[in-house]
This record gives sequence, C-alpha cells and structure tokens, in this order.
Amino acid sequence: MSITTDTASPSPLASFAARSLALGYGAVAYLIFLGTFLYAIGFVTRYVVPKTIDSGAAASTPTALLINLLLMSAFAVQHSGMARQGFKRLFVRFGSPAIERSTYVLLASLILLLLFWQWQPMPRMVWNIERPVLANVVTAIGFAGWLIVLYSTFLISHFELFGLTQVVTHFAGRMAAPMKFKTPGLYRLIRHPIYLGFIIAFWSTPSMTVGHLLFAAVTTAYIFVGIYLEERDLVALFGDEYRKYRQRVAMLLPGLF
Ligand SMILES: C[S@@+](CC[C@H](N)C(=O)[O-])C[C@H]1O[C@@H](n2cnc3c(N)ncnc32)[C@H](O)[C@@H]1O
Repeated sequence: MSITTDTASPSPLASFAARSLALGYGAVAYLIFLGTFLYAIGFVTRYVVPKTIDSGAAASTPTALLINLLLMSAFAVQHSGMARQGFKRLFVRFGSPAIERSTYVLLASLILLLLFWQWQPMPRMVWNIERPVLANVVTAIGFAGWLIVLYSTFLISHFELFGLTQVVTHFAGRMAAPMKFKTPGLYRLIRHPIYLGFIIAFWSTPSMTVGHLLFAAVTTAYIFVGIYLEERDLVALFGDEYRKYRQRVAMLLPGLF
C-alpha cells in the first residue's frame, strides 16, 4: 500500500496541502482523544469534571438502563468494527491510509464524549466504603489503573496507537512502517496491560452505584470480547510469533489467566 495513492493531484503544492491537511486532522484528532481520556478519568472517579457517572437527575431505571446500554453499544460497535483488518482495508480503498487511525481515534472519542454527556445516573448505592483510609486506598488503586493504561500505551507506541506517527510520517513524505509486535515491560507479564488498567480503574471505587456497576460490568464484558477479536487479528498478522507469546504469557493476571 502506497501513501502516494491518497493524493488526487501529482502537483507538489497540492500534495503538500493534502499532507498538511492530514497532519492537522491527525493533530486535532489526537487532542480530542487526549481531552476525552482526561475527561474519562474525571467521569469515572467523580473528580473535577462537571458531569460524572453519578451526577445529574435520575430517570426511571428502565429508561436509564436502555439509554446507557445504547450508548455503550454504540461505542462497542464503532470501536470493534473499525479496529478489524477488513474495515481497515475498506477504509484505505476509499480514503487516505495516513488518517485511518486518526479517524478511528476521533470517532471513538466523539462517541465517548456523547456517552459522558448523555449518561443517565443510577444512584442507588451498591457499596460505600466509609473508613477514610480504606476509601483512599481504593481510590488510589483506581488512579493506578489509569496510570497503567497510559504507561502501557507508551510501551507499545503511544503516538502510533493514536494516529500521530502516521500523519507525521505521511507529512514527511515517507511510508509509515507496518505495525510492529512488541513485548516490552508489562507486556512480558501479561498480554493486555491496557485492558487490565481499565478494569482496575472502572472497578476500584469507594462508592459503587448501580450506574457505575453497570458501566464497569458491561465494559469488562466488552473487554473480553475485544481481547478475543484483537488476538484473532494478531494471530493473523504475526502468526506463530503471537501464538507462542499467547502460550507463554498470561492474558490479564500472571499465573491465573
Ligand atoms: C487499545 S490497544 C490494546 C493493546 C493490548 N490489548 C493491551 O491491553 O495492552 C489495541 C491495539 O494494540 C495492538 N497491540 C496489541 N498487543 C500488541 C503488542 N504486543 N505489540 C504491538 N501492538 C499490540 C493491537 O493490534 C491494537 O491495534
């Protein structure tokens, strides 16, 4: 696949304009992702941001359940659908390969922002840790989960994962290198540290409401579906290298599974 196929005109000026546009698009998509990621931390931990997982007027339970399930389903369909190799091939047939990842990141972020905005609180308490020390420990574990997520993205290439490397390489007039399979740091212990970080971040809260529990349970179930689909693609891409890695290294918890 050649990055020169995405420019309609061979003129260097038009090509420069198209590459600049792709770069700007990728940069905006990355900034929106970053804002969404930071907002997600506030949304789940209920710190700083105006609208959290538990704030707002409560609708009836069936209405809240329906809206929240629809919002999470929209995210799951976009996130899993667009991540598949088949969709990526389709995308590069009609659009520029350089902005495929940025488009994926942008749409995922926009759906998440919609979810944060429209999320219906379900305030009934499931558990509430009242001892301050224990509550602080649980909160700190939750924040550690977010740190694991962010740290792990840098282990397998943060800027490539969120599309910036692709648009910068394209802007420089070079071909983006194919994605490399890497197992640095935490990836030597488990295959999915980013997903483990999310699970820790979503569950480790001192006050668990029904709404938060719904969010944690559905996203955790979705993570297992995502792992199945992602590993199928990784086996197709890297063959025996990934199969051996899967035999050697646990999915989420070393020594357990
Ligand atoms: C959101 S990341 C999640 C990565 C991993 N499942 C985790 O939880 O840490 C998904 C992207 O990472 C890529 N990926 C997963 N494992 C990888 C590895 N060991 N090296 C490089 N890329 C990987 C997948 O192909 C996919 O594009």
